[in-house]
Amino acid sequence: MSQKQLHVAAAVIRDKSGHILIAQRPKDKSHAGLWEFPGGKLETGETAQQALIRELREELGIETQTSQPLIQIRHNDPNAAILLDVFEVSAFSGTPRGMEGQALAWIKPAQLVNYPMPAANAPAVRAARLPRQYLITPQRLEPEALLCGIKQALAADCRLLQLRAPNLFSADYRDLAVDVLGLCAGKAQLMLKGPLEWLGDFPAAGWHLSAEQLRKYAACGRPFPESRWLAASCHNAEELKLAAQIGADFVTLSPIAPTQTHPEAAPLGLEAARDLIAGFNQPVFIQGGVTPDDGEQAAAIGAQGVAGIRAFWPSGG
Ligand SMILES: Nc1nc2c([nH]c(=O)n2[C@H]2C[C@H](O)[C@@H](COP(=O)(O)OP(=O)(O)OP(=O)(O)O)O2)c(=O)[nH]1
Ligand SMILES: [Mg+2]
Repeated sequence: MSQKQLHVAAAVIRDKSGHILIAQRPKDKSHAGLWEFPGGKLETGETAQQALIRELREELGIETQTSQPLIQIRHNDPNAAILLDVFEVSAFSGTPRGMEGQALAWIKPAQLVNYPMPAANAPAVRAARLPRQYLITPQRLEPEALLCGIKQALAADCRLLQLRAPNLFSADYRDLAVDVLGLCAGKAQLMLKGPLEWLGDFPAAGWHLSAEQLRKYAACGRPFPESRWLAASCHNAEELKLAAQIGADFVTLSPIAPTQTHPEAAPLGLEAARDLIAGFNQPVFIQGGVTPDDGEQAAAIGAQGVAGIRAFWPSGG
């Protein structure tokens, strides 16, 4: 028997305080008792977005007003090959109710990991917990200027930050990392970049692997548990494959367009980026020649959002 192909639309619905709505799958359905993002299978002739609107009306009694693509996940279940098409719903009318008797819960994004979900959902949970922008610190700034810019960025609601300072000596970078971790506490997730030997010294930080580190360590698998964020810099299909192998939670994909800092690197362009993202199951930030204004375009090609240095830095880097 050939395997069933299921295309499913599901919603990460956020309220004004940033809580996310999840539902418990009823007893009579597959994956009974597990929690899910509300949604369901596309009907013949429907687009994913049309199915989303219909499902949220049927299952929750709400009218969707604003939805944006968040992530597409391809997952092979024992019974079906699923394409889970996840959207973010930030505006709706009505009050969600369990129209099919299902239990509902509004939870903080960080609590998502405490609710058992179908295996296909893991990348969607990561996507729901991540913001749409990833700020990377500019090169050649002294620690004082970096701290000043980081404070401004945090005040402007930066929630994901990579401390990249290749100009600093190791000891200076490590001192700075301690200070930046203090600034970020309770506000933003800090990603550090450096030798894996330092991992144990910064347990509160995530780690961003260079493509070179990815090549070196991919075969060893994930260097630390799921409780810490692991990211990697990717530039092509081969590196994305290594990122999947090492178990990266998210990646940057670059360069999308020509940049001032790397004029020699051949840009991917949006079309090629779209194809690469379609073949990768975790959140992708597009980087290189993109600006904070390109968020919608990023979502349209399946990316989580945009990452960058100069165009994202408060004082222009
Ligand atoms: N809605 C939803 N479905 C998910 C998620 N994760 C996941 O693996 N799935 C799978 C479970 C099911 O195989 C399929 C969705 O099926 P469904 O039972 O919700 O479909 P439906 O709402 O159209 O319900 P029905 O009319 O078939 O009863 O996708 C998720 O987060 N949300
Ligand atoms: Mg459903």
